[in-house]
Amino acid sequence: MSDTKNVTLPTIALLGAGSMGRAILGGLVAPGVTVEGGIRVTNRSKHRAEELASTRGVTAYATEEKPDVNRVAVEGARIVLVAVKPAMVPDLLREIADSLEPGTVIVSVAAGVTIATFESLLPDTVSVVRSMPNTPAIVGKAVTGISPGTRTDPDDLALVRALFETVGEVVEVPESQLDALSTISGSGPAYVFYLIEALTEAAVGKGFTPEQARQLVNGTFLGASELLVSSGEEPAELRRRVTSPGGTTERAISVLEQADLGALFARATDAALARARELAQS
Ligand SMILES: NC(=O)C1=CN([C@@H]2O[C@H](COP(=O)(O)OP(=O)(O)OC[C@H]3O[C@@H](n4cnc5c(N)ncnc54)[C@H](OP(=O)(O)O)[C@@H]3O)[C@@H](O)[C@H]2O)C=CC1
Ligand SMILES: O=C(O)[C@@H]1CCC=N1
Repeated sequence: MSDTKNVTLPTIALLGAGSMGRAILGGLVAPGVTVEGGIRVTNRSKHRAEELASTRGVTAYATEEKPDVNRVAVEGARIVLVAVKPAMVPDLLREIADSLEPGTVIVSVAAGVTIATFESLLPDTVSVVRSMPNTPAIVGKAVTGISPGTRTDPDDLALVRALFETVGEVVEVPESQLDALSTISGSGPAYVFYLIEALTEAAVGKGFTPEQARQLVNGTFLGASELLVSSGEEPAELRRRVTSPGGTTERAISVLEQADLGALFARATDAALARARELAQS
């Protein structure tokens, strides 16, 4: 997990234990992190709730077993982490609004749902922080964007920063930039995995076994990432050092340049941004 340790956080309710909720939970139950008053987790399915209670040592509730568990979970919690699908957020907020203690910090990870939507559905005694983590949280390597709401004081924001630092790095941006951040680092792991899939397919197409292809491609991505971070060099310079003049890499890169990978990423991230704006309207 992340190197940031010896953190003490107040009581947390995590509503929604899917991919993202569980990734964050991993940081909260890691050694060195103390959650005073404990962690309450809610999920729809009973099966998942039982699994979390036994493997993560949290108090877990299932809505399919008892419909009012979100209200039960938020009572007395200082931090409420909302990690359900964006479309479910308004109903969930209406459900918990009357059970929140004054001073609670509501932390949203929901893509596209604005702070204004949260604040309009919640009492003005609570503060809202919007965030955008990513799934490398599972290995303590997340990059999480956070944005304060209109009622967020510096202590609230510091608390949310400490929470997300249990799973990686934190970047503070104004909310106006959070959807754009989401198209880069929120969705980014999917782009990287897609590139890995494509290069692995090319390797298999050249006669390597799937196992050999995995070793070649995964090792190359990991090695290149570590080289980038540890050298402190620009990626363009590191690329230049691989690309011998008149050599083989130069030919490959020229094919990628003809396809205009940069323009393709600009279009892909524009499409993600448009979708975030649709989610904000729905
Ligand atoms: N996945 C990612 O990389 C990222 C996701 N996000 C955001 O995280 C949020 C969750 O996404 P993700 O984890 O991918 O989605 P998932 O579908 O994996 O998780 C949603 C979870 O919410 C549970 N749930 C459904 N209804 C309720 C309810 N009434 N009360 C409590 N829990 C409920 C679901 O339970 P069950 O499975 O039993 O139906 C499920 O475990 C979204 O808002 C998304 O925008 C943000 C950043 C990155
Ligand atoms: O795809 C999504 O909507 C979420 C937000 C960023 C990553 N996953």
